[in-house]
Order: sequence, then C-alpha cells, then structure tokens
Amino acid sequence: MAALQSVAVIGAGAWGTALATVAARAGRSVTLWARNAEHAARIASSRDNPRLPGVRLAPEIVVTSDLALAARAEMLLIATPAQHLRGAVNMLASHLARPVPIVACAKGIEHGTHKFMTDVIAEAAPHAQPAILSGPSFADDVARGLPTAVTLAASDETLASALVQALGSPTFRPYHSTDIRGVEIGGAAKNVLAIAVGIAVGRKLGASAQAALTTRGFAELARLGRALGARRETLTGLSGLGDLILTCSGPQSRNFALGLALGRGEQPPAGKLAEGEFTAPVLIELAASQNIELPVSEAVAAILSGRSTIDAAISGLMTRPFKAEE
Ligand SMILES: NC(=O)C1=CN([C@@H]2O[C@H](COP(=O)(O)OP(=O)(O)OC[C@H]3O[C@@H](n4cnc5c(N)ncnc54)[C@H](OP(=O)(O)O)[C@@H]3O)[C@@H](O)[C@H]2O)C=CC1
Ligand SMILES: O=C(CO)COP(=O)(O)O
Repeated sequence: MAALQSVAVIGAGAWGTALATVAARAGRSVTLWARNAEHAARIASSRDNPRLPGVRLAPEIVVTSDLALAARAEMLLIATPAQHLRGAVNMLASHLARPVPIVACAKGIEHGTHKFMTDVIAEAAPHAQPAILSGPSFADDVARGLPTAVTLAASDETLASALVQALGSPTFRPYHSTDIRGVEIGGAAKNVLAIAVGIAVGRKLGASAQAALTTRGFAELARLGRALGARRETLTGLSGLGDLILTCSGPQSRNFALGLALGRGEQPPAGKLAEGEFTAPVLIELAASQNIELPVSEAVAAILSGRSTIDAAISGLMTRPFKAEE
C-alpha cells in the first residue's frame, strides 16, 4: 500500500489539535478542520487553540472550516465527541469521491443504536475504510511531545500498518491491531469506570478502594469485551487496561475529575467533556442486551441519572453476594 502523505483532522477540540500536532511531527501534510469559521480563523492566525491552551500549532498545519478542502486528505481522523461523530461523517461523506481511511478518535458508544464508532463510520460513509485509534493519551501530554503509545486498529492489517507509519514518530508510538471491537470497548468503558474511581477518591474511601474499583472495573471491561468478541491481548493492552490505568489515576482525566467533584459533593467542572457521562447509560443497555453484569458501571449510571445516591451505590456494591474472582 502506498504511503499516506496527507492527514485531515475533523474536530478542532483538545484531542483533534493534539492529533494534528502528532501528524505534523510525523512529517505529514496536515489540515485541521473546525466547524466554526471564526474559531478556525482565530486558531489559524494565533496558532493557539483555547481548547488546548499553551500549545503552539506548527506553522505548516492548515486550519480551516472548509470541509471540501479537508476531505482531500489521504486519511481522515475524526476527533469530535462520540455522539457527534455520525453528524460529522455524514457531512464529510458527500465530499468523498474515493475509498479513504477514516480513523475514529472519539471514545464512546452511540446513543439509541448502541453502535461503536467504526460501525457509525461504515454506515455514514459506506466507501470509507474505518479504523480506530485509542489508548492512554492525554491531549496535553501528546501535544507537548511527551512519550505516548496507543493502539491503532483496522480490519485490514496492511491498512492498520500504513496508518501507524503515517502517524508514528519518536514521541508517538502507535501499535497496529486488527481487533477493532476490542479497542473500541476499552476506550468507551474506561471513561465510565474512571468516574467511579473519581467518586471513590472524592469520598475519601482510601487508596485500597481506588485499587479495588480499578481492578473490578477492569473485570467488567474484560467481561463485556469477551462477550463481544474482543481479544484478550487487546483488553490487557494499551487501549484497554493501559487507558483504564491512566484515566483512573487522577484529575488530569476529565472523567475522573467529574467523579471527584460528585464524590466531594461539588459542582462538576464546567465546559469539560467527560464522555463517560454519555457512555454510562448506553454501556449498561448494551451489557443488559448481552446478559452481562457491570455493577460498577451500573452504579455510575444510577448516580448520574439521580436513581441512586453515592452512599447507596457504595453500599450496594459492597453488599453484593460474595463470589469467585474472575
Ligand atoms: N482530550 C483528550 O485528552 C482525549 C480525548 N479523546 C476523545 O476525543 C473526543 C473529543 O474530545 P476532546 O477533543 O477532548 O473534546 P473537546 O471538548 O476539547 O472538543 C470537542 C470538539 O468537537 C467539536 N465538535 C462538537 N460537535 C461537533 C460536530 N457536530 N461537528 C464537528 N465538530 C464538533 C467542538 O467544536 P467547537 O469548538 O466548535 O465546540 C470541539 O472543537 C472524545 O471522544 C474524547 O473521549 C481521546 C483521547 C484523548
Ligand atoms: O481518553 C483520555 C486519555 O486516554 C482522556 O481522558 P479524559 O477524557 O477522562 O480526560
């Protein structure tokens, strides 16, 4: 497969901006698309995006709100929030005249349909070659060039390798995979579990509870993953266990920070996207449809929807029948 030379990033939030920086560092010709023309013009002239403050955009990155221009790239990265991915790809599809790799960079599951991000891409742009990029990677760390490793999966291994070659650099190390579903499950579930761990820390339940919740959270992620056909090495890899560890480690994670505020009885941080809030209800619906129990995720969904208090949820988790560890 010919080397991919140009990259467009759709969605100029924190993650889209960091990924544009990654692609530029890897030597690609890069376009960053923002939906708002004024926003695009401001970033283009200041070389600074308020959604990722303090990171200077390389001069060679083209910032635009012209979707037709972005759609000319040889590969596309979609970095909108998960619930807006379908809308973004729908708009993009009319500009795509040829099969092009479209890499989902959002972490979540679509409300209503229970579809994962690459399924949404396949429906919205039938000629696209869907792929997924996920793993332990805070936008700020990545944009600053701190060492990061992620998983990049496509059903065709040759394509996955070409995408890795296009984005990889000495500071950003993607590993290729063909286990799309395994990668998607890890990225979606870990955000919900990080809210649980944030709540426990906010409630001052102690370091032992933090470790126990993270571990039992991983058991949930792996249980759902196995039921949906994910590979073991994906679940224990960067996009599964790796991202869970990162996101459950402290308030640099917006999902953890949301849980922390809830646990402390404070207002959640305003204007910060915490995907786990949107994923929690759909994750438990999906699990129920597979007869899979996700007690920690269910507790998070119940707290977020107001169906349970935090104290009742903690007590509910601790008084479940004793069982064998799996
Ligand atoms: N931040 C991070 O560290 C990481 C984030 N991710 C994932 O990336 C995804 C995006 O997160 P992040 O960048 O942090 O979020 P932000 O809130 O920083 O940015 C979201 C961006 O999406 C844009 N947007 C929203 N709706 C649409 C739409 N319908 N069409 C086009 N653009 C839209 C927003 O535009 P506008 O500015 O106009 O509102 C905004 O620029 C999430 O799924 C997240 O889980 C993954 C790894 C790391
Ligand atoms: O996905 C992320 C790190 O891999 C970002 O996590 P938060 O969305 O919780 O900040």
